[in-house]
Amino acid sequence: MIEVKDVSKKYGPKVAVDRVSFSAAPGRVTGFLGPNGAGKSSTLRVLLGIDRATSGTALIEGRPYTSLRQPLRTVGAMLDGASAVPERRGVDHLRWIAQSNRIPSRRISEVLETVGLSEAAKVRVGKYSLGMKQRLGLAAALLGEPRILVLDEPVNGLDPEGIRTIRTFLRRYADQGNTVLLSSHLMGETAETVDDIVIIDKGRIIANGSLSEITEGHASLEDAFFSLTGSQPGQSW
Ligand SMILES: Nc1ncnc2c1ncn2[C@@H]1O[C@H](COP(=O)(O)OP(=O)(O)OP(=O)(O)O)[C@@H](O)[C@H]1O
Repeated sequence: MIEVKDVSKKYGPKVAVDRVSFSAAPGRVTGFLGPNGAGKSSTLRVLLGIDRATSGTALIEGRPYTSLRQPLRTVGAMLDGASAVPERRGVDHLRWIAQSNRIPSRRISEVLETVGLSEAAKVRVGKYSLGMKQRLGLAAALLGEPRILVLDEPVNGLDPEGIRTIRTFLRRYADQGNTVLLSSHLMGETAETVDDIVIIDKGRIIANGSLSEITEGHASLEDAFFSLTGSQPGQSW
């Protein structure tokens, strides 16, 4: 369970996140949607203890990230793709994370298999395609067998097959009772993946509910968004 309560984040005078509250429940894929610059990454960075909130609390299984006893076994996160050193081989990137978090090394081959990178395990990350880097990021997030996944733009830059692989994986992961929170600015894609939706615009939550609640009375999620924000297609997406 993820609970974000009244979180605000300011960068100097700039209010990036303004009293944001929402939750993401077990067994469901929750989409955190908004245009570029809406405040998605800032919110996720607070949730994952990378940045401190100006006010409010963000809890994972009832605790702030920084007080989780075994963070990687509780929540797997992917921000900015794999962010691995290009000279390092994929398998070594995962080994380094596993060792520094006391995760058994058998998990390395398991997660490589899960994301379809077994054969490319010994290739240097600098030679990976964007899709392979995204998969490596997902593999790293899965190492600790977490009950919660937080993914920032996981399908950004992927081809349709890559998108389908990730989508199918996340669906199955949630169906096993896990919590999945993913951010995206791609509405059409997200609508096909998620159960629940939280829409953020200019730092504020403007809609929060199940996919069917949000899209009711609209032709599509995209249509619902433009109607909620009063913006026009092509303005910011
Ligand atoms: N370190 C920072 N210093 C100053 N302003 C920042 C910083 N990080 C983000 N911002 C600003 O805060 C706002 C929210 O940015 P954020 O990256 O959270 O949005 P986002 O929804 O994740 O968008 P994107 O999809 O483009 O990453 C933007 O106006 C951005 O310019």
